[in-house]
Amino acid sequence: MRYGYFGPEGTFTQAALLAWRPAEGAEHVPFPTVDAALRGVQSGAVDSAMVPIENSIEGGVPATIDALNALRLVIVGEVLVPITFVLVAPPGTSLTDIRTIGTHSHAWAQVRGWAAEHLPGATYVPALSTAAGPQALEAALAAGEPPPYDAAVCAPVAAGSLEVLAEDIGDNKTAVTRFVLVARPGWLPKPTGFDKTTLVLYQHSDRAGGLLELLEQFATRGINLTRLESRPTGAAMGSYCFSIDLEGHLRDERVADALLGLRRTAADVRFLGSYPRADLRAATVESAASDAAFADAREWLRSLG
Ligand SMILES: O=C(O)C(=O)C[C@]1(C(=O)O)C=C[C@@H](O)C=C1
Repeated sequence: MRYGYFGPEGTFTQAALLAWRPAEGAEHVPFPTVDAALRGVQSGAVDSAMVPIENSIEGGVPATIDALNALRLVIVGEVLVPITFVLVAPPGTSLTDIRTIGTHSHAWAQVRGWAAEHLPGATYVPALSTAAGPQALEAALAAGEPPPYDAAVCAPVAAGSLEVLAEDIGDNKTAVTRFVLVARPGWLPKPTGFDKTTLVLYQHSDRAGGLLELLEQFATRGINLTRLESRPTGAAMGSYCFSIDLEGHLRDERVADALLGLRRTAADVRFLGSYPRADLRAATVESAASDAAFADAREWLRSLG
């Protein structure tokens, strides 16, 4: 088994893959971007890949949400990782020396309050990932070249030979990122009772009540949504699709029935996987939306003649 991940070593995504506990002997393959990791899955270079999809502070990760849909891949599992950031710099640097800070855009969004308070003059320089930031600093030091920035923000494990100047600098100490393991279609994890399903819905046209009509398919079947985001389709200005996570599995009667309803009413329905949720929280299902209630209704209909 070959597992890809958004690397290099030391990213929060690698921490998520380790928390997933791949079987002994499995290969772990780092990719420099989310897109490259997902393309690696599509081409068969790896069997699956771990990528970030949602942060409790900064929200959805568009690179993942859009590429999953465009490449027609499926989510087969999820992992939650608490996020803690440190500020690192070449040994001997003091806070007053820092004018530029390199890190991933999602990480910067989570520490900018701290930076505004403690390093008001410093500006942000984008890096490919939180681990790429300190690695570029170390590489410049080793080569005797000017560093791309004065300091980096990363996970504590990514500090390497750099000095940790400040710990736990996240603006929100309870920040959590949700990561998903992604595979090619055809891999459907078994229902567990605590599952999630990810869909992308397209409307026929932009009109009053269009989104409401789609959402009614879930409401009338007692399905709770856990994430809803609109993303541009790219077709024209103002053209959006809806990326949705819901409680339940494709094999649950209420979810299957909602998909049938959506297939009739939406312009397109993309199924992006059913998978056990990381917090193991079971879906709340009213008795009228249970598998038994659907089976009973079908039996009753059949009995009518
Ligand atoms: O750069 C990393 O370490 C990542 O794994 C990416 C990522 C993200 O895209 O959200 C993951 C967790 C943190 O919220 C910041 C960055």
